[in-house]
Amino acid sequence: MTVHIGAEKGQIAETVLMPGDPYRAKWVAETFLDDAELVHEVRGMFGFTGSWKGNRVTIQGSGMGMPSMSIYANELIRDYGAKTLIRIGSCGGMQEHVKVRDVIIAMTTTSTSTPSSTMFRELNFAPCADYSLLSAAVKAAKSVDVGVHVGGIYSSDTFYSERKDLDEQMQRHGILGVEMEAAELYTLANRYGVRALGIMTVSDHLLTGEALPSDQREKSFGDMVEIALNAAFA
Ligand SMILES: O=P(O)(O)O[C@H]1O[C@H](CO)[C@@H](O)[C@H]1O
Ligand SMILES: O=c1cc[nH]c(=O)[nH]1
Repeated sequence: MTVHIGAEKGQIAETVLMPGDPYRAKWVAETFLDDAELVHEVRGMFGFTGSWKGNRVTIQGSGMGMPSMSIYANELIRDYGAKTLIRIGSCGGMQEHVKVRDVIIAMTTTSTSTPSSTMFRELNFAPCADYSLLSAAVKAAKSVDVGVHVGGIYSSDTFYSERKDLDEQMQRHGILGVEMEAAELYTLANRYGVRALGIMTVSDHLLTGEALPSDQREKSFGDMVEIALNAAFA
């Protein structure tokens, strides 16, 4: 057990899917896993372990924002021995060709800061996805009937941004979508030599103002889950 994860060591699988929303974790576990078991619920940030096509997998909520993601990813990697961590999130679309409900597979992620920024000081570290997971996800996405985009995303510290100028710079530079956790997940995976990838469904759009309601963000993003599970065990 750790401070934030109440499971015993053997109850967490080496492969972990991480939605921000703990209720998306519950939906994914109940919808996609066989024999899903709630292995802890410290702070209501559910962790479920079960199997998918005979492969053991844990679904662990990360909470919102990089400080929260950092706590769960650190404990999963350093205390539970997680080797493959895939964020299954929602994000805001930032390009015209990226539509609501499309899926974004994040190759790299840009940020103004992560919990590791103070350590890097003047270094602009470039957090990048694990290539084996990235290429497996791109391949898996071909069997799913959804628009898929592969490229850079923006991991922001704010949901309600006061810096529209930054959003514009991201858009000018081809950034596909904005979310709030992947940069820290990639940075920790890069540091500890494990595999990480972020797969996000577009839940709203910065250019059009469209937005899906919370129940759909919780319970309807199955395409990205299919892609994530197939990539994890490719
Ligand atoms: O839907 P999740 O996975 O939480 O991801 C996105 O949604 C939250 C904001 O609503 C942030 O955590 C952001 O990254
Ligand atoms: O972090 C997020 C998630 C969804 N939509 C946004 O605009 N930002």
